[in-house]
Amino acid sequence: MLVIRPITATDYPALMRCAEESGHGFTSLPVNEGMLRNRIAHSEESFAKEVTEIGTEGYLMVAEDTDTGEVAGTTGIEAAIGLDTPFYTYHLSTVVHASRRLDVHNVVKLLTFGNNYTGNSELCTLFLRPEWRKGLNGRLLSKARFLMMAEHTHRFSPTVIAEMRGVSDEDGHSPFWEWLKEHFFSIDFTHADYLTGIGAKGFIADLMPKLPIYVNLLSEKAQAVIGQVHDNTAPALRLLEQEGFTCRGYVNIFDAGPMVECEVRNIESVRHSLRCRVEIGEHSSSHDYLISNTSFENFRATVGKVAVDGERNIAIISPAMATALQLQQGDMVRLMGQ
Ligand SMILES: CC(C)(COP(=O)(O)OP(=O)(O)OC[C@H]1O[C@@H](n2cnc3c(N)ncnc32)[C@H](O)[C@@H]1OP(=O)(O)O)[C@@H](O)C(=O)NCCC(=O)NCCSC(=O)CCC(=O)O
Repeated sequence: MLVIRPITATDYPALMRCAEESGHGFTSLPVNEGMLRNRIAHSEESFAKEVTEIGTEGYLMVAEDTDTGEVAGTTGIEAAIGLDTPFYTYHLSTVVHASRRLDVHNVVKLLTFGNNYTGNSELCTLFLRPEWRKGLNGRLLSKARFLMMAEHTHRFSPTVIAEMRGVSDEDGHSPFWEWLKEHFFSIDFTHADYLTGIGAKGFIADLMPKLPIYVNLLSEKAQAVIGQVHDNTAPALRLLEQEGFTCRGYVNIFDAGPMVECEVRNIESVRHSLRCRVEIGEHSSSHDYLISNTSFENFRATVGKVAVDGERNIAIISPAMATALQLQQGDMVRLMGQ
């Protein structure tokens, strides 16, 4: 059974493996021991912390195969972005340059630099190792976070965003970055992405074009990838779109990948999740549910067969699932039909 749980220090080798496998452009998993160890330690502190005001907490989780102990992937949430280091975006907007006298009407797009997502929560670091990309595993990894947010609302901002990986090739060349690099920087995309991942973002403020950019002045290749995702990230975007996330014109400043957002209360899995009391026993239900316990520090989530009696608010789960989710008879769970 694949179970989502908070990351611990002993997961460092597995996290490094995910970082190595995730490849170029996966900013939040740089191949850097110090950075990954810090991220684990920060997550452990965040899970243990009593929160009265949302701050810089970062919650990182892993999916563990309970049969083998193998880590299949990672999934995370930042409680509030842009508080310690600025969180930059470009916003794609429309302006019209028109002259009735000359009968000219040009609709042009503009990219405007800003920090509009400051303070929002962010979904991040969604990575499932390729051999695990089957069945409901990807869904579990992405959506378990919504059960957590539904249950522990005070730890998250009312709006949550996700920064989707944009287009880059196997060698890490991003058409959008190539244009920026030519005109404003002289370092490679992979290096810039790495510096961002390790928090060394000062160069952005120093070098990034801050005045609005007319999109029609960019190279055609750069224009073509604005708001587009990397092929490997299409499933991640699809999972969020199913939950009601949309792009409102914000894109990543390096690879122009789309940012998507949703109010937490409007996320499908938040709106439709049920809270039930647990009965442990055998059952013959063939319905799959995404299900979590209601603990924060010892958060556990999985996907599997559950028998739900909606009228009595009872969820019957197998003893194996109860063990995996650290549940006793009579405990509460949160669950969502799949
Ligand atoms: C994202 C995951 C974890 C998803 O796992 P799986 O690939 O097993 O997912 P899946 O269940 O097969 O697919 C999920 C949904 O996407 C659909 N789908 C599959 N391939 C698609 C494609 N090419 N275009 C559009 N939709 C596609 C499936 O039909 C399914 O929708 P139906 O249910 O309708 O059938 C994985 O692909 C992965 O690790 N990708 C590489 C890492 C990555 O790029 N991560 C995102 C980085 S961006 C980030 O981390 C922020 C976002 C976030 O944290 O959520």
